[in-house]
Amino acid sequence: MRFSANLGFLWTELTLPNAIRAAAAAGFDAVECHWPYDVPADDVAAALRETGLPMLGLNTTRGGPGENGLSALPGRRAEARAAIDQALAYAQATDAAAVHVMAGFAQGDAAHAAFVDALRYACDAAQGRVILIEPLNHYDAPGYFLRTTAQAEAIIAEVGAPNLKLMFDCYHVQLMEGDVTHRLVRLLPLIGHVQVASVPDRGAPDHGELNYPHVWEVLTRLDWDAPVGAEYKPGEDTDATLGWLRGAQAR
Ligand SMILES: O=C(O)C(=O)[C@@H](O)CO
Ligand SMILES: [Mg+2]
Repeated sequence: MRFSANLGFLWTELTLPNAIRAAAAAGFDAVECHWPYDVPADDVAAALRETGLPMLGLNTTRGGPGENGLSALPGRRAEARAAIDQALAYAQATDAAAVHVMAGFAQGDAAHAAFVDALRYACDAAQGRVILIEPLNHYDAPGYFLRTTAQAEAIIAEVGAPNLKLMFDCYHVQLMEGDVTHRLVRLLPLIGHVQVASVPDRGAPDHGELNYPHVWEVLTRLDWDAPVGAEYKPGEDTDATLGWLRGAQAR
């Protein structure tokens, strides 16, 4: 098993370049982030070169206060496209493999149409990069447009672009739908990235209602060899939470 440190949550007390260095020192195989836009892409690219870690992905901007993405918001097409352009430019500068296009808080047919339109735009503009969509759970993100893997599956089919993939975050899937490993198996051809955290507290993947050693076993059986995103909230000392990583890497 290989793992990617999600620097939106891990080592947040460090600057992003130093968090990349900390992830390398801790033995991660890759990094990913949330919203890196305040940090010059050149500084991030330099830390990636220095450590040899690839950047797997980043998110489109959340938008204004209280927003969580723009792409499914009716009437916000120009801003949604600008957010996609911004993310793709940052991805290009840091050679990030994927961009997660965030839908936002919206419901209904107009939101669905806006999201499909934005995703078609993103997939066309991506120039070989993967575009990800991620269902978020309704405890952390009440009112978020994309809530289930079934909804994501239908949208991926409707958009019909080969570079549109599902971000399968086991934490969100367990909270919304359960049956995580059956879904991993069935959805495998659609999955572009896997993320993990304990459920329900979103801590390290070593406790709670999901048995991650079993998830590692299933992913190994599925020949999943891309780094799995460690997207959990470690509290104050990320390094003190990494016992699970040693165990999983030893598999
Ligand atoms: O919350 C998550 O899960 C994520 O992957 C974020 O990037 C989006 O909110
Ligand atoms: Mg996630």
